[in-house]
Amino acid sequence: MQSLHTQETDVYLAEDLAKDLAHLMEPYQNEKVFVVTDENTQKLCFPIIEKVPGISADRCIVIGAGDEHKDTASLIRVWEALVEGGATRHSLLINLGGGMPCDLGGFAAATFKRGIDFINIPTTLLAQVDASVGGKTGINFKGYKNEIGSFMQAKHVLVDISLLKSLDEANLISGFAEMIKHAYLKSNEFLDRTLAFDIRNPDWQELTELVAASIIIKDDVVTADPLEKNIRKALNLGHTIGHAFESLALKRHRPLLHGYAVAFGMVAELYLAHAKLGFPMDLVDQLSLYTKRVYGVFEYSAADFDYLYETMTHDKKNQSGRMNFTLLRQPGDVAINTHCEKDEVVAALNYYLTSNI
Ligand SMILES: NC(=O)c1ccc[n+]([C@@H]2O[C@H](COP(=O)([O-])OP(=O)(O)OC[C@H]3O[C@@H](n4cnc5c(N)ncnc54)[C@H](O)[C@@H]3O)[C@@H](O)[C@H]2O)c1
Ligand SMILES: O=C(O)C(=O)C[C@@H](O)[C@H](O)[C@H](O)COP(=O)(O)O
Ligand SMILES: [Zn+2]
Repeated sequence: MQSLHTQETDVYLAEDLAKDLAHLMEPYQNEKVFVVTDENTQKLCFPIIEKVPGISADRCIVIGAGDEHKDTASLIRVWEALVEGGATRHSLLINLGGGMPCDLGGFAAATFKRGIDFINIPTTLLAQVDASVGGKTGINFKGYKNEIGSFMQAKHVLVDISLLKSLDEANLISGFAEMIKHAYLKSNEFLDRTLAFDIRNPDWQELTELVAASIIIKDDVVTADPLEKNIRKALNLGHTIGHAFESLALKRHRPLLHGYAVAFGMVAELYLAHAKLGFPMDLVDQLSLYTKRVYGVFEYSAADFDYLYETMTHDKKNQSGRMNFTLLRQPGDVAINTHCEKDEVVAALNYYLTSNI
């Protein structure tokens, strides 16, 4: 396996997943090891690691697939399996799945006996470049995204690009949105390279290089501010509005993939960046056209504005009653804690609507 020499989170690119995992599990050879999967990754991914010494199907905890299962019921299921399986503070939990099992399993590990070690083996593009790195764990609650959770770094993250070969196109495209987000934080040059990449017909060697670069961009930010007191808010670009879109979709019982919500949210928030900070309007329109082509359109109306805005008031970046956005002056020049009033947010929601007619 190849270390990415990340700092806050220890991330490796796997060369032989089972062999590399066995190496990372050596310190736990006398301890019980549990695996969290969802229904799909149990079938598709668990067989790859099942024969690793210390892994047992009896200690594979399966939760429902999809964000609607990132909830207290799934969390209790994991806690109960750890208790009934005789887990101790020295046990190991392995999260084998996308961002949802990584977030939920990570939170279960962070809270069981006040914290046990966990290893993330991300199986979606979104989890490989974002969710498995940085230590944000948690669940959705009362319709709000990641309302309950904690910061706890995975002991290790093992990224195996070949796991993406079974991922459907929609989820590959979803994960690419977080890579686009990281590119906006990096530079014009890296943004141009990322937007030029054809995620619907990927060159796997280049995708591997872009994944590694994306992970390092995120880890650099997390290393500077692990608990999101300031600059880590940069990683939340597109998420104030994106999470509101995600909550609206969940409320409609038509869940929106996280990356799609972030892509749509970035269009609206780059409009805010233009209005507030002079971010170039031609770059706003560029992303609007790109997302329409690759992600489609998120449908809502002015009748949804109050619900969307109320959801945004729960965003964790807000402080002292002020709604704080992460915006950009230019690609690579981030402006965190930019306060926006309701009428400015409504103008951004209107821009998204009218730009997609
Ligand atoms: N903690 C963080 O820093 C962070 C960052 C970004 C997103 N997130 C969270 O991550 C979640 C989204 O993650 P996601 O997009 O990976 O969703 P997900 O974990 O729900 O996976 C998406 C779908 O792909 C399936 N799947 C997973 N791996 C597969 C594979 N290898 N082959 C075939 N199918 C596979 C899953 O079963 C699921 O149906 C959201 O809850 C979001 O809030 C967290
Ligand atoms: O790691 C971070 O910090 C992020 O903001 C990464 C986001 O892509 C991710 O969706 C995160 O879960 C959002 O965090 P939240 O604090 O807005 O719930
Ligand atoms: Zn995200």
